[in-house]
Amino acid sequence: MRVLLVGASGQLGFEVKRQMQAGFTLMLPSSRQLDIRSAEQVAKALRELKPDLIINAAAFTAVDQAEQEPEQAFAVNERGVKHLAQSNLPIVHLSTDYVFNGELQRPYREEDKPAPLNSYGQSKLAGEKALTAVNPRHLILRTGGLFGVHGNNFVKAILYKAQNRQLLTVVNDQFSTPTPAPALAKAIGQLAKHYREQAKLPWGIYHFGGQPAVSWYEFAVTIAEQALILGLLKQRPEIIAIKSADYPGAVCRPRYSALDSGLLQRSLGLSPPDWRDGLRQMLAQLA
Ligand SMILES: NC(=O)C1=CN([C@@H]2O[C@H](COP(=O)(O)OP(=O)(O)OC[C@H]3O[C@@H](n4cnc5c(N)ncnc54)[C@H](OP(=O)(O)O)[C@@H]3O)[C@@H](O)[C@H]2O)C=CC1
Ligand SMILES: Cc1cn([C@H]2C[C@H](O)[C@@H](COP(=O)(O)OP(=O)(O)O[C@H]3O[C@@H](C)C(=O)[C@@H](O)[C@H]3O)O2)c(=O)[nH]c1=O
Repeated sequence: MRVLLVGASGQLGFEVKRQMQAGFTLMLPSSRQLDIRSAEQVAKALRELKPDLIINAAAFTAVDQAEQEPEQAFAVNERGVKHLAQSNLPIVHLSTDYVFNGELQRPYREEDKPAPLNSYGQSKLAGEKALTAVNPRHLILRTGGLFGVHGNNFVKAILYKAQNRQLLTVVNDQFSTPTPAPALAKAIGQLAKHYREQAKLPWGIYHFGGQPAVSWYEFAVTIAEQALILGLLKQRPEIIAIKSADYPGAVCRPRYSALDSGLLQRSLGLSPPDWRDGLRQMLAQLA
């Protein structure tokens, strides 16, 4: 089966590539070879590559920058997705917990109403709508707080600051379900395998977030503890809990964007990972 992976150089794309090396003919154009902002480039690439399935891991993911330059975020996250969707090829697409406003008191389910607080979340929701409006064969996976050895993420940012003995201040009034990128990539590989074997998938929107829900502050404390055990840190850093309002930048982020991953588990037997296992594995690779 021919699979076009868009965004292969990104944090998640890197892991998907690793997971799907066997059993698939993977096509991995760079963003220069295939810039999804261009309808012409997308149409030409799809004509030439003739994929059976598209996995779209490409996105504009810089949350603060998206607030300054929303047009750039929408060009990739909405119109880029629309260009891929117009092919009518089956597509596995990634979205985010930031489509929610975080006001619920329990983990978000697929049927909960999105109401994004920032431009990044708005552009990702617009992408979901563009895809669902034109292409019924879509499987959208919403995830949150991705982390892995490749690319930039919260775990690496905390580790870097702690290693350089910077004072760590971390918000304790925002909760999410941080997700190890290798576990998500494995689930995507299993979806592709399912499609290869059965020529169909239970199309729709699903959540996939690491368990349990945690505040960014508690997550940072756990990162530091594990890094100390593995020798990545020589001494315990001081980590100070702060309120979101005191975090520099002031882009609005959801207070509680934990994802309930039960539907994917019930529909396809894909269990959400425990982020603590993913964290240990990631730090062990860095040690
Ligand atoms: N990171 C996170 O915490 C979360 C991410 N997600 C979603 O998961 C998906 C993967 O995220 P992640 O791996 O972290 O993202 P990264 O920022 O690490 O990677 C983004 C990828 O998209 C590519 N890309 C950007 N613009 C274009 C374009 N115009 N045309 C083609 N490719 C482009 C980049 O290519 P290049 O390197 O060449 O620029 C890169 O390969 C995204 O949909 C994201 O919204 C959801 C929740 C949390
Ligand atoms: C690095 C750092 C972050 N923070 C805060 C900022 C933010 O509220 C929270 C998480 O930090 P991040 O920089 O990872 O934030 P952010 O880039 O908003 O993370 C998001 O990325 C996009 C792509 C998604 O789709 C989301 O699921 C989410 O993971 O922690 C601190 O308080 N102190 C710190 O030292």
